Amino acid sequence: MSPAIRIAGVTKRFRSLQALAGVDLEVAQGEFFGLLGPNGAGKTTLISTLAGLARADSGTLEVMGHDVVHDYRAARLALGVVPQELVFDPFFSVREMLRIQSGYFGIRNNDAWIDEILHSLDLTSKGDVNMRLLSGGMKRRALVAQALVHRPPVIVLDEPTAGVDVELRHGLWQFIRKLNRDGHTIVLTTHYLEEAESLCGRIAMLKAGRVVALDTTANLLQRFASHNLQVRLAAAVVLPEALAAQVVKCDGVDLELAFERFDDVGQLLAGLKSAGAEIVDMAIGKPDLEQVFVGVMNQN
Ligand SMILES: Nc1ncnc2c1ncn2[C@@H]1O[C@H](COP(=O)(O)OP(=O)(O)OP(=O)(O)O)[C@@H](O)[C@H]1O
Repeated sequence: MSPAIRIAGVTKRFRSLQALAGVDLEVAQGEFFGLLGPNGAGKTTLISTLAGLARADSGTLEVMGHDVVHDYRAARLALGVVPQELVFDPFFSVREMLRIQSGYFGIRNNDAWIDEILHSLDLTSKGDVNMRLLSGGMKRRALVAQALVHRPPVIVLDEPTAGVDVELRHGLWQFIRKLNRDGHTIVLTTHYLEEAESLCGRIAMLKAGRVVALDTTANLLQRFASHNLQVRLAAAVVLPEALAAQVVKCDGVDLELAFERFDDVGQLLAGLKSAGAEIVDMAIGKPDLEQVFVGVMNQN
């Protein structure tokens, strides 16, 4: 079985800026994959080369085994892209826009599927409304619908929840989870790391056009993140060296100390007490993807 996406040795330069500096990546069919990275890391550029909107300077990209340059039509048919920018033609209604998009892919009489997508995205009542009259979140959903008109096996979502309210975001994720359960491969870029953590089985982190981390979400959390004890002290104190080494964050009277096993918490508390610290508030933080992200980015 060919991978859903295969990217090998891809580079892309914009004048003096090396946007992609040799990216190798494979996403298996059926995965829910996260592509993370700070602003300007190259995520959108990579997606554009995959969708054939931009040409890589070197390297190869395939969607479902189809080369995006030599077998463009088949590769494009296998891919649905939800773009980051809310780009749409302001003259058409949602349904017209979806019919036109179907036509681009040579699909006629697509209304039954269009109705189904509109229903799933809670857009049925907006089908005949002009695109420019939709709210931002509705436009975003209409663009998700647009990416799905040709029933692509691989769906790439470039920051689909930017500017989307909480309720809508949850609805959107439910829908995308269902698509994944139904067998679609999902690639997601997002700056909401808790979103990536709960949705993605595997994650690649991109920095300055390179993949700097690639693993299952569980492994990344285990490798790079630790639990931490968060305490608020009545007053700042000087900690002994051994304890100070475990401090990962210090903001006046608010401290965060990393630990590996829950058994170690007793020792931390005893250490704080003997340093004369009076604890007024306390919580235990679980390892999260934000910690991993910051760790990976600082390491590279
Ligand atoms: N058409 C272009 N011309 C010149 N430079 C570009 C072009 N497109 C992207 N870049 C540059 O390439 C780099 C990668 O941009 P890209 O949009 O791929 O990053 P990103 O990871 O998607 O960032 P964000 O999280 O902000 O969306 C950036 O420095 C960007 O300014």
